[in-house]
Amino acid sequence: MALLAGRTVLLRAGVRLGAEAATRGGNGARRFASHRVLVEPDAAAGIATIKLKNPPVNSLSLEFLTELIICLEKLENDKTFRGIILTSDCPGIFSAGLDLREMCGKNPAHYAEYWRAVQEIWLKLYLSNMVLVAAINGASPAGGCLMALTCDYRVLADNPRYRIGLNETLLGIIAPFWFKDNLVNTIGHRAADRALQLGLLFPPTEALQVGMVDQVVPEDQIHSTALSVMSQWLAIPDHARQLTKSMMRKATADHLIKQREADIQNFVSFISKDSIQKSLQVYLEKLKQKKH
Ligand SMILES: CCCCCCCC/C=C\C/C=C/C(=O)SCCNC(=O)CCNC(=O)[C@H](O)C(C)(C)COP(=O)(O)OP(=O)(O)OC[C@H]1O[C@@H](n2cnc3c(N)ncnc32)[C@H](O)[C@@H]1OP(=O)(O)O
Repeated sequence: MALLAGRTVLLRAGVRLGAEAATRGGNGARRFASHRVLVEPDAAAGIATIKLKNPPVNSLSLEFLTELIICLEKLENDKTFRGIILTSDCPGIFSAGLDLREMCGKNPAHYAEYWRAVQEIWLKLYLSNMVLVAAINGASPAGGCLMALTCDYRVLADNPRYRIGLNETLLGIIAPFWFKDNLVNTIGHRAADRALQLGLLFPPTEALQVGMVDQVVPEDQIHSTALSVMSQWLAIPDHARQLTKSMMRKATADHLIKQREADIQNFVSFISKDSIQKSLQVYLEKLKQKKH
């Protein structure tokens, strides 16, 4: 049974187990898919490709996060797989980040439940024993960028519209300390300081320059590049790589784990403020009006 902080996520988030499909792929590997998380297993290679499919923009709603958490738990416990490629099934968008509708006009209990799920996905991805390669095939702001930052390697498709970064300040909110820690660990303190304060969204060339991504490739080569990176990482003995990964990441993860409940309370009181609600509503409204 999948647990989220000691509770049954299936019940809390109203996700029905029946929504999942479990079949066998051509190579005999178990293929499982939920509504919004597609898993393409390659058992022979020990790799599963996770495709995010929550159209139109892969915003991270509570239900979507819950499905993703369950999927990661299953893969982590399945010895067939040693690596995950994380990518998107939504054309042009990796993920629009946290779902703004989960943070607007709801009650404190909902905000707390949502934030616990956001913490959980970050911890699951950041501390995964598997090799995680992000094949970023679209725009990747805020929470979308964070998911990519948890991975061991990031490949970004070369398209100037595919900008990536933690743009929270542009919404009138702030990146939580653990988003910041993850970014600092990736691009260094000075670059993170500037990027976070200005809410910078980097196009591919700049993202590569600043170290936000490890490689930029033509869009049609993104999956093959991710596969070849993966085989390089999988050539390292698991125990040595996993212990090294843990040594590099444990302190950052522990920082959140030790303050998890306080972080939830901080989020709830911050997001419940009238001024923050107003900023988020204005931002959402601007997004909607962009089309007209
Ligand atoms: C004291 C300390 C306490 C600490 C407290 C910390 C608090 C910090 C809290 C949270 C951190 C937040 C993290 C986040 O991730 S916030 C989300 C940030 N995301 C964005 O800014 C991206 C916004 N979206 C876009 O820029 C674009 O949509 C796009 C580039 C991703 C895609 O562009 P395009 O293809 O042109 O699509 P549309 O813009 O037309 O969008 C389609 C549709 O989707 C809706 N939508 C877009 N993004 C979101 C979203 N993040 N959540 C919900 N809905 C979204 C958009 O409104 C359109 O809707 P429609 O008009 O109804 O069709």
